[in-house]
Amino acid sequence: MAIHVLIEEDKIQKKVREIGKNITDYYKDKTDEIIAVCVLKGSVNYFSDLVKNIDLDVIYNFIQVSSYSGEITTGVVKVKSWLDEPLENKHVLIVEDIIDTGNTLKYIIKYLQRQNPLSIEVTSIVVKKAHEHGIDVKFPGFSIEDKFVVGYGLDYEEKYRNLPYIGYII
Ligand SMILES: O=P(O)(O)OC[C@H]1O[C@H](OP(=O)(O)OP(=O)(O)O)[C@H](O)[C@@H]1O
Ligand SMILES: Nc1nc2[nH]cnc2c(=O)[nH]1
Repeated sequence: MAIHVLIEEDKIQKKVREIGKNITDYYKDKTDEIIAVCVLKGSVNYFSDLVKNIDLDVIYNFIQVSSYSGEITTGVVKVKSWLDEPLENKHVLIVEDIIDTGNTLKYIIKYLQRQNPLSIEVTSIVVKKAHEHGIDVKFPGFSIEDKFVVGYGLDYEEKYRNLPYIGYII
């Protein structure tokens, strides 16, 4: 299978540096520590690049949820693992690789809110334009058309996550 490159590696890295700076500027008057929640598996590449560009104390937390089978959402968010520490009185940043229908994030936000964090914000390196999900993505990366993309953490049947760029299968 061939991959058409949609967003090159250097563009991604430049964007990640910009987002890291925006995140630092946004929080620096509010707190010197944030809890960054990496949504596995897809966000692992973005998460590990992003945290290096945030000039605050970043406490790592990981959750694993999934809802896709191939290119199709099942509509059911399965939780494979969840947080290992309380969020009460913490500023929480959810780090996603992609927002498509918004189902995954809505689910995560609903359950994180129950732990009474001081705030919850969202960053995602890719946001699809197609859906009116109504989620406020405070730190967005690239806005893309409604195509199924792979690379930079994003998979098709568990493959292509390790590509350094984002593209689609042709
Ligand atoms: O906005 P949505 O339509 O809910 O889609 C977005 C979600 O889909 C992908 O996860 P997936 O279920 O494929 O699991 P993975 O991260 O392990 O690949 C991606 O990582 C997001 O979490
Ligand atoms: N790999 C991948 N996962 C997704 N989950 C929701 N949308 C997408 C997409 O376009 N690509």
